[in-house]
Amino acid sequence: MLNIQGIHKSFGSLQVINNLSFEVKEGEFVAIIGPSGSGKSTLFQLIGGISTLDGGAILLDEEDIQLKRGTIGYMPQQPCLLPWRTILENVTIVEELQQQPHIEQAQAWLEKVGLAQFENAYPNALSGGMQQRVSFIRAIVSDKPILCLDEPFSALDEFTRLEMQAWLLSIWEQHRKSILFVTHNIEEALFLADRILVLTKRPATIKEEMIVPFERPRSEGIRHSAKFYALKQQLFNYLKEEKDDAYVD
Ligand SMILES: Nc1ncnc2c1ncn2[C@@H]1O[C@H](COP(=O)(O)OP(=O)(O)OP(=O)(O)O)[C@@H](O)[C@H]1O
Repeated sequence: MLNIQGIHKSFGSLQVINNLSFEVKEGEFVAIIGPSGSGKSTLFQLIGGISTLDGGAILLDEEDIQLKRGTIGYMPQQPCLLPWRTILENVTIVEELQQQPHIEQAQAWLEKVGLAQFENAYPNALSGGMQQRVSFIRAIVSDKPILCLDEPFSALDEFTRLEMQAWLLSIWEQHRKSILFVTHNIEEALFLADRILVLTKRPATIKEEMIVPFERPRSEGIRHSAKFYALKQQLFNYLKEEKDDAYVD
């Protein structure tokens, strides 16, 4: 479905991505982890068509989507809800920009995730976790073939973060949209993903790929299993090898 083929990106003399290739299959949940500054957000900007490639190609269903906007659903680190629009109006904004808002579908989603009574409220009436749910629903309702989630839970407190991970899984396991998920949190990647890609330090390329062996639907219990601890340690060691002493710019 999403096929990243040998892409390169530099900002002036700073080489950020070097010959990076991977794919995300239909219905797959892929997490990306890597050192700070290794180019994860840059990668999303390239996939989202708001930054130009220096080389390589990005294909979605075999179509080149370089510099093509609006082909992916995107959920940023902050919910980015417009404070002057109601929750329902925030959820439908992407489709509204494309002149085809599906109000009933948006309402059905808000109902499904227990936010129906807030559809006419404004974002400031909602907690951080609730705002992130709205942000995710907005990405789903935009009805794109793949969702790119850029550290969506990193600004939340630990308890809410764990709650949101379980919530995201319960929604995703029903619908299985392809997801590409960037996180700094090893445990989060292990709990959520089918496959984890570990990036090298900058310039980023794939250092390791881990197939996550836990069956679905996943329960909280796997976090306490010996296997989970062992894989967590393995990922930690990969990241440690890439630790930042190479960034001397
Ligand atoms: N528009 C830009 N112009 C110049 N340099 C940039 C630009 N965008 C990003 N960079 C640089 O590219 C490198 C990678 O940045 P990016 O934000 O993609 O990393 P990241 O892996 O997402 O970092 P973090 O994990 O800390 O969020 C950084 O050194 C950053 O300063």
